[in-house]
Amino acid sequence: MSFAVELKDVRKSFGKTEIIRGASLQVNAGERVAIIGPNGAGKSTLFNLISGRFAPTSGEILLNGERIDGLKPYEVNRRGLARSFQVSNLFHRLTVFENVRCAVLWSMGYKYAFWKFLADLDDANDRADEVLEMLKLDRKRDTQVMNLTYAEQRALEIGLTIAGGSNVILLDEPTAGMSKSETKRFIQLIREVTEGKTLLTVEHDMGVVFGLADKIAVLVYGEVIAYDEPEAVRANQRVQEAYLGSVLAEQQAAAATAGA
Ligand SMILES: Nc1ncnc2c1ncn2[C@@H]1O[C@H](COP(=O)(O)OP(=O)(O)OP(=O)(O)O)[C@@H](O)[C@H]1O
Repeated sequence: MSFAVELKDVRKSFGKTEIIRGASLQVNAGERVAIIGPNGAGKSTLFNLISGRFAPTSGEILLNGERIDGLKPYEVNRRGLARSFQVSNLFHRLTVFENVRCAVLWSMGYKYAFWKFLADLDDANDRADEVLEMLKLDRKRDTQVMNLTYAEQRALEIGLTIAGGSNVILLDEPTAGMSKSETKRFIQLIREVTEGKTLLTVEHDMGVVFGLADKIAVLVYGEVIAYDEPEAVRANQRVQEAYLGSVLAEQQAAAATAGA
């Protein structure tokens, strides 16, 4: 059986600088994987490669066993991979419902064929309402996005990402900027709305990583130096030395200061 996502010796250079240096990864369908690593390790670049924003310099990227490297982002999306929208990509003057419906129509491949649009509109409306219910944003259905709280906007981002029914979801720091209690609720929400799907997330917050991930991939200088279940990664000496030791100490110190 093929993997939901597979990277085979992927490399990416910008000019003469190699940023991704032979990364390999195998993600089973339905797994939640967090990609962690120091600043500049190449996590965003890796997401950009998987989602089609960049083509790798060499190596292969497969989605459900089929090569997707070199495809354009919308082509990768059509094959069932959705990457998180950013708050800045929301239509702030449109309502919550209208934003989700746009994402649904986009995923249906709606182009400017009016007859097709009308035929699809009922389905799109139903799906948009279904997504809002999952996100617990149905109360805010007719609110303009600019009037949502930050946490609600981030929830909507997730909604747009899952709206099209993709089975592989990429989320970029989904809880960034949230308070501790919002983060906790949000992890639960992400768990619920991605149930049964394959999830890849880039994350700096170790609380989120250890609360959400089935597996953790540690990226250091463009290489996956460890890929395993959370406890095994936490105990990995190389990971401790290269990254996790200092990060956990920092985050524990910050938590102690906040609690003091
Ligand atoms: N389009 C680009 N052109 C040139 N260099 C780039 C480009 N994109 C990223 N880089 C470089 O690649 C390196 C890795 O960047 P990337 O953003 O992928 O790291 P990251 O692990 O996501 O970092 P952070 O945790 O700080 O977000 C950096 O040195 C960055 O300057």
